[in-house]
Amino acid sequence: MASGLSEESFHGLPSLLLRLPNGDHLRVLRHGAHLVSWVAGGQERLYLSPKSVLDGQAAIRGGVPVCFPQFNMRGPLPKHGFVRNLPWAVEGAVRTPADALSLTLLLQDGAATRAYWPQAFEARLTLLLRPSELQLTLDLHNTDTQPLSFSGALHTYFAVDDIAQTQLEGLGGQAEWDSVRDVHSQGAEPLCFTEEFDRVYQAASRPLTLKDGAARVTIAQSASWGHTVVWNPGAGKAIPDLTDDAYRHFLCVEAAQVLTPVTVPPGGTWQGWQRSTVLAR
Ligand SMILES: O=P(O)(O)OC[C@H]1O[C@H](O)[C@H](O)[C@@H](O)[C@@H]1O
Repeated sequence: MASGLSEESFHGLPSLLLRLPNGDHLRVLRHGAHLVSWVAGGQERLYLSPKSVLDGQAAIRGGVPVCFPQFNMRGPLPKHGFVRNLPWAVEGAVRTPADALSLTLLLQDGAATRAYWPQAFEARLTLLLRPSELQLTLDLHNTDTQPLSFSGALHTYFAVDDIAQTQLEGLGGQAEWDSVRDVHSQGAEPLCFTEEFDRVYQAASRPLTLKDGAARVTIAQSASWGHTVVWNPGAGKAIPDLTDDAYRHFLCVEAAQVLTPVTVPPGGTWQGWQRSTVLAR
């Protein structure tokens, strides 16, 4: 095992830890290839609900769910697809130059995936940890003789101190679909969060900036994702695995493909990433 990588149980679930010499670290579960923690600069950057069900079956609330091959309820599959609920294999870890560590998890089609979806495929999630930076890359390989069509997301729950003081910059002027009101419009600059917020944006070509009080995180995504989803449930929305005031402490900013599917030809590949960088104060 590469130095900086260790295995540990997390609430009874197998997890892997990557740790850099500067103390930055992450923890990913084999269940769903679900990233549940990213600590940079001594601070947890992801929100994980203390009410999350960690039984190795249910979807986990917080961290980074991998939504594939369906976003939300936009198709016949379970909400956000099924890969977030299946065990992934560990394919390998490497220490790359420049003091970075990377780890790849793999999910191949089999009886568990065919229970939902007939498609043959390989999905890989690579977590690349650098000082102050995390990149998640989803690689798909269509190993089938049929085209593979999907929607999905890297559904990142960024931890924030106070959603009322949080702003997201960089989606101003982008085509916006407000799915709460079913209204099409253009993104404001900056986005602010005072009530339930669930909107799909045409992806911007430049990184976004998440402002949480004095803290700044830039969020970039590959051009292969067509959309960015921004979600916060707001006050008063009962979600069983969130406490009543949990909405104050996260903002989901998701590299996503929502309004139109991506189609990968037989034998073809697709790659999409999201990169988050903590800026020095
Ligand atoms: O509760 P989940 O299945 O994890 O979905 C959580 C949320 O994901 C996305 O952000 C969607 O835009 C929301 O409409 C949805 O509520």
